[in-house]
Amino acid sequence: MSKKKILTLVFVREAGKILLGFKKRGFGAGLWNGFGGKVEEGETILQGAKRELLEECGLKAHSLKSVGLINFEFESDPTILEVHIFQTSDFSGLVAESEEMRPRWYSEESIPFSQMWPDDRLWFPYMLKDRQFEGYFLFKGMDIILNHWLKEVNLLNS
Ligand SMILES: Nc1[nH]c(=O)nc2c1ncn2[C@H]1C[C@H](O)[C@@H](COP(=O)(O)OP(=O)(O)OP(=O)(O)O)O1
Repeated sequence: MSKKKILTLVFVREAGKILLGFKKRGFGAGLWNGFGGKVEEGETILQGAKRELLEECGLKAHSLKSVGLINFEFESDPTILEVHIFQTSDFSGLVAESEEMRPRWYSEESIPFSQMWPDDRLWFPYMLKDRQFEGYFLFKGMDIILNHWLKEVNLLNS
């Protein structure tokens, strides 16, 4: 039987730039990514997303927009990762490094895809154009995409 883990992923965007974090430990260590993690019991997905953003880079999001929903599966692992992706330009605070993440602003023209999860270069174009999407990726290890689909959709925004 497969089980699901609900995860969040948040991207902060401002004036043609996007804030990425270099993951220092845990799942996806050594890669640049958005901020996020597991949704805890008793919190909503949005609350989990805001909490992780604050914990990992010091910024407080006042609102978040849904951009994508991706299910990730790994060969020979029954757990499906359901990742809820958000973006925001509505935030306050100062960017700060955390134990888990080293944040850095990148121009949207120079996103370091070669040091990111390989699926990112396929769905970032939707997010950068403010389009919403849904997708599925089946991985072999952390480098090889065996199968995937992506489609533009309308997700509800809170
Ligand atoms: N293929 C993928 N592409 C991507 O862009 N982000 C992914 C991804 N697979 C997972 N993620 C994101 C979702 C989530 O924000 C993060 C993993 O969550 P966590 O940081 O909670 O993992 P950890 O195992 O480090 O958790 P803790 O042990 O609780 O620190 O990676």
